[in-house]
Amino acid sequence: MGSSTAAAYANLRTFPTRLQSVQSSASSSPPYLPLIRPFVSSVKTSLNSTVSLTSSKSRTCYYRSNWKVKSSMAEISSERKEHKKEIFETEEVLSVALAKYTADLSEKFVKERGAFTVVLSGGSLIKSLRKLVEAPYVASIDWAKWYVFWVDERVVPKDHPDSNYKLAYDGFLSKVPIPSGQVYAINDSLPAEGAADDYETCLKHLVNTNVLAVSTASGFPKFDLQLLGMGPDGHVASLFPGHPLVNEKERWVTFIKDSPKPPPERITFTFPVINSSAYIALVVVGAGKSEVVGKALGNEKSSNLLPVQMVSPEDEMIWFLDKEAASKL
Ligand SMILES: O=C1O[C@H](COP(=O)(O)O)[C@@H](O)[C@H](O)[C@H]1O
Repeated sequence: MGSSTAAAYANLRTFPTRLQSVQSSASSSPPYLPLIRPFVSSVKTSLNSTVSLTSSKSRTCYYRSNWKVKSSMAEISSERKEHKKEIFETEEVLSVALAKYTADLSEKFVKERGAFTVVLSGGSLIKSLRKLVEAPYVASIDWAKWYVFWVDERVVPKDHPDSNYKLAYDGFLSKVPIPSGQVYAINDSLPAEGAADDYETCLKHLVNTNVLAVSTASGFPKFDLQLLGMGPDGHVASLFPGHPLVNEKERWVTFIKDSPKPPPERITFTFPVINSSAYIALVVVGAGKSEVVGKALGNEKSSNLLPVQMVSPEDEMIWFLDKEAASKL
């Protein structure tokens, strides 16, 4: 790692601060002022305008207290809804459409509630987000209203090549001016169980402070948009086919120590949290995933659903597929 990169990952941990509630409508003042002011630098965009960039600091979730939040045991409906499916000629065209979709939802939620809560996965998704950091979106999106989370994370240091945070930071977050206090990385100093508990407590705190909405149907947190990928085995987040974690009904965030895909130790959102989301974009590209896309979206009935077939958000789900990934449909 070069010295500038090493510096970028240094001092990633910030102390949790009391968050003000997010305004229910857009207002002239920011919904909350991070106590730790992000270090701001600037960069010329392709539009030749100047945007500010936050430093590499993220807010690390390491909350230990018992925040009072109604824990819901709500049963999640297993009924499968019809999901939209968009097939693009190339991954390049897909990435343009994904940027527009994300920017439109950002505008909608910022107008409606003064904030946009976005969940990222790791893997190939991050590359497909590259158009968001280009014109026109890099300048038009209200990045100050974004709150960023991870659907799953590997239990490794944030500067480790396997870290989903590092992947997102390098490919996306370092290029847009989201306040560093609104980027919720896991506490990488804890073992898997502790990191999952800590992330869940952090989410509960954000529900209590109205940063995160709650689903009235399920009682679980309702993120505005989850941007998910899918593995060639049909896994989403770190929820793998045949693993008992796919049936978790009560926890918001859980951990796995025997992930079939390395690294073995990870934390992950559970299905009740994934499916309480308002919108989900499921982004799948490449011929290597065509088999499982064919199975997941095909007509064959099976009692053993793949994890990807269990994804069903409250408002809308769209499959973003390139032609190769859709070739077996
Ligand atoms: O391990 C993981 O894999 C999935 C899929 O990754 P991809 O590179 O095949 O797209 C990813 O969505 C998840 O976040 C990650 O931890």
